[in-house]
This record gives sequence, structure tokens and C-alpha cells, in this order.
Amino acid sequence: MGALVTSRAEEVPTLPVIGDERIGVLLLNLGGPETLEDVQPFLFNLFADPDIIRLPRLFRFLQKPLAQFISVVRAPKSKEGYASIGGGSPLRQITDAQAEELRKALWAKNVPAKVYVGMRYWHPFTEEAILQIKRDKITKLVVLPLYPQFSISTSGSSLRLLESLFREDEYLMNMQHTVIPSWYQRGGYIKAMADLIEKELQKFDCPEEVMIFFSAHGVPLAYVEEAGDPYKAEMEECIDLIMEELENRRITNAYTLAYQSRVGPVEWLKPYTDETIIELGQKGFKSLLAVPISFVSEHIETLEEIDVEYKELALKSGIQKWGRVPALGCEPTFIADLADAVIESLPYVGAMAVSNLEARQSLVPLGSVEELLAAYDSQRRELPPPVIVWEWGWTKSAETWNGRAAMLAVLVLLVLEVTTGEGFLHQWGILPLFR
Ligand SMILES: C=CC1=C(C)c2cc3[nH]c(cc4nc(cc5[nH]c(cc1n2)c(C)c5CCC(=O)O)C(CCC(=O)O)=C4C)c(C)c3C=C
Ligand SMILES: [Fe+2]
Ligand SMILES: [Fe+2]
Repeated sequence: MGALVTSRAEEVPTLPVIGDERIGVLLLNLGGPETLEDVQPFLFNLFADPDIIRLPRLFRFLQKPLAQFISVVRAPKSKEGYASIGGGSPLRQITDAQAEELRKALWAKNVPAKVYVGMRYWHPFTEEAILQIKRDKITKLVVLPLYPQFSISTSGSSLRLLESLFREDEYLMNMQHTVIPSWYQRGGYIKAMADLIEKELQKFDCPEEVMIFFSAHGVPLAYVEEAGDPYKAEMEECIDLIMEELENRRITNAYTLAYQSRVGPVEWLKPYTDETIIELGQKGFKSLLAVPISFVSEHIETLEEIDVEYKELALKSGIQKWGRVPALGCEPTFIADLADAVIESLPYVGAMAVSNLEARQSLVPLGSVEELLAAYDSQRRELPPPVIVWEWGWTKSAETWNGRAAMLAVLVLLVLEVTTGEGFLHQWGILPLFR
């Protein structure tokens, strides 16, 4: 259920109607498997997303079979990871708690709003949250992705899904709404991050000698260089702002940014976290403080990848003292800032009423996300034509048989790829995702 999120339902006051208005906030997030049985279907949902695996247009019909194949092959390794952090992702629980704290902060600031959670790949799905929003007859909606920096693969994917849901539904089309596409530059968020870093630095014997190691989730390089994803630029600006805030507190440590969690053999944003850790060890750094920067909840990549894998690598590479800044979670300065972001965006929701035509065309009043997504789509159209072109018959039955022949050919190609290690899917960087 994408319902009003609360730990104890009876404590939630009934949503007052101000005039005719009912305000809602929709938090968008990735979602994670709650049990080990959820892992494979969760992975299927993730890989079936064309914003995660970008196939050329002619091969889109392969998206789901490919997602099925990759998810089945990858599931055992992923399950091991989830088993090691307690048998499932903590993401739903943390996001629900953030939603409840945000609701309280909004009510405390005299903005009585309902807060909904819509996950992209697992429960509560975005579609469920939208159903609940309609049931509650929300009239003004603020859409807030829980990713500080925008990426096509995260906020972009969720917004694309929302846009398609909005287009199909008369009620949603007419609902006033606005989106906060990214918020990495907000003062409260920057301050909250700096507070956490400052606190963790104090746990080292010589805090001023610690290398502050920002580890962001990576994306394939082509997203940034070909599709125009602003993720890297926003990430770099975000880190500059945090370091400025620390400098104002006379904390002038060395710092660096690297990208973690790459999947498959295509080039991802560099430098890579693992390679950077080894280099820092070689350069003689002895103390590292890891700062997860692209996500505001603990999840498998903080709890397993950073806390276990990267720590082990660091210790092997000559680092003697390793620390890690916790994810923001329900940190009060951060939640208060999210509440302010929502409140500041409310006039834009009103503005949508003035130009409802715009509201019908785009989720975003200023058009920024629509422009980003449009740029991304035009990149997709410009991809070179695939080598195989199916140009057989035009009758219905011929098309059916062509489809079957194509599927058979694809299966043969898959078997050949797996056995020889070469082929189209390797060239597109897809097949090695299986491992
Ligand atoms: C800002 C954060 C994230 C970006 C950008 C991102 C891009 C991205 N991710 C994959 C593949 C996988 N991601 C997986 C889990 C996962 N991803 C993020 C965040 C970002 N992903 C989080 C927080 C999580 C963990 C959720 C949880 O359960 O705690 C997984 C599944 C885990 C695994 O098997 O390793 C995959 C696979 C790609 C390909 C991509 C960019 C194209
Ligand atoms: Fe991911
Ligand atoms: Fe990942």
C-alpha cells in the first residue's frame, strides 16, 4: 500500500481540508527486497527498466526476457549480499520513518499534508501510492525524489513512470502538482552532511590527518557524456558545497570523490572507489573517512559494500584507521530542510493552476526534468542502427513467425555469447551484468 505512512496509525490526525485543498507529498525512492525471496523479482523489475538497461529501439522487445535472464543469474550473488545484512533491504522501513518525520515537520510548520511513499522497483510501488493519492482526493501534490542529485537512472526513471501514469488518468492530469528534481544544494542538507562528517572526524586520534572519502553511486559514463545526465556535475557541486561548509568551521581536511557499485564491463564514472582506495594506500594515507553521498538511507551498498568490502580492501591497502559517516536517515536538520523544500515549492503548485495546460504537458513547472528526459530520449534516437535488421514479410502470420524466428535467433545469440564471451550484448555491456 502506498498509504499515509505512520508507525502508529491512530496518532495521525485527519487531513484537514484548507478551502478545497488537500496537500500531498509523494516521496520517490528505489525500493529494495524485504526478504530473500523478493530478491529475484526485485532484480527483474530493476533490469526491466529501460532507464537502467538501455537497449536500442529495435531491440526493446528483448527488455523483459533479458531482465528475466539477468535477474535469475544475478540473484544468488545478490541474495548473499542481502543475507549478510539481515535478509533484506532496510530501505522501506527507513523511507517510511522519513515520511512520518517529514509529515510531523510539515504539520509543525502549519502545513497539514499527507506523505506518501512510491518505490520504483518494490513495495510500496509508485502505482500503489498514486492510487492512494486518488482515494484521498489530494488536490495539490509535491513530488520529492529522495535522491539529492538527479540521475536519469534514479529520479529520472521514477519521474518518467509518473509522467506516464499522469498522462493516462484524467484525475491526475487535473491535479495541481510540482516536482523538486534535486536538492543537493540546499543549505539544510549541506549543513546536516557537514555535521555528520564533523562528528565522525572527532572519532579519529588525529582528525586533521583524515582523508574525507566521498563515495557516490556510479552510473555508466555514457549516461553523462551521451545522454546528458547532470548527475556528475551535481555530485561535484554538492561536494564543493559540503567542503565549503566544513571550511567555514575551520575543517580543511584533504578530500576526494570516487564512484562505487559499477555493474558490467562498460565504463562507468571514474575514478572508481576500489581503485582509489588502493591508490590512497599507496600514497601513504593512513586514515580514511568514507562518506556515502548519493543516497539518504542505509542500504546494501553502505552496509555491505562500504562497511565490509571497501573497509577490507582499505585495510589490505595500508589504511590503518577506517571510519564511515552514517546515512542521513531521520536526522532532524535534514528532515526540517526537506519540509522547507516542500513548503517553498507550494507556490509553484499554485502556479500550475494558472497554467493548467502546462500541468498537462509536464510534471515540472519549469520544465527542467522534461527537458532532461527529452534530451535523453533524443540521444536514444540517435543511437547507430543495430546490425541485424528484420525485413521479412508484412502479413500478420509472417510477422508472428518473424517474431518467433527472432526470439530463437536471440536465444542462439545468448548461448553463443555466454560460451564465447563475445557478441552484441558484450558490446553493449549487458551480458556481464549476469555475474
Ligand atoms: C543514486 C543512487 C543510485 C544510482 C545512480 C543507481 C544506478 C544504478 N544501479 C544499478 C544496478 C543495481 N542497483 C541495485 C541496488 C541499489 N541501487 C541503489 C542506488 C542507485 N543506483 C541503491 C540504494 C540500491 C540498493 C537498494 C537496497 O536494496 O538496499 C542493484 C541490486 C543490488 C545488487 O544486486 O547489487 C543493482 C543490480 C544500475 C545498473 C544503475 C545505473 C544504470
Ligand atoms: Fe543501483
Ligand atoms: Fe548498485
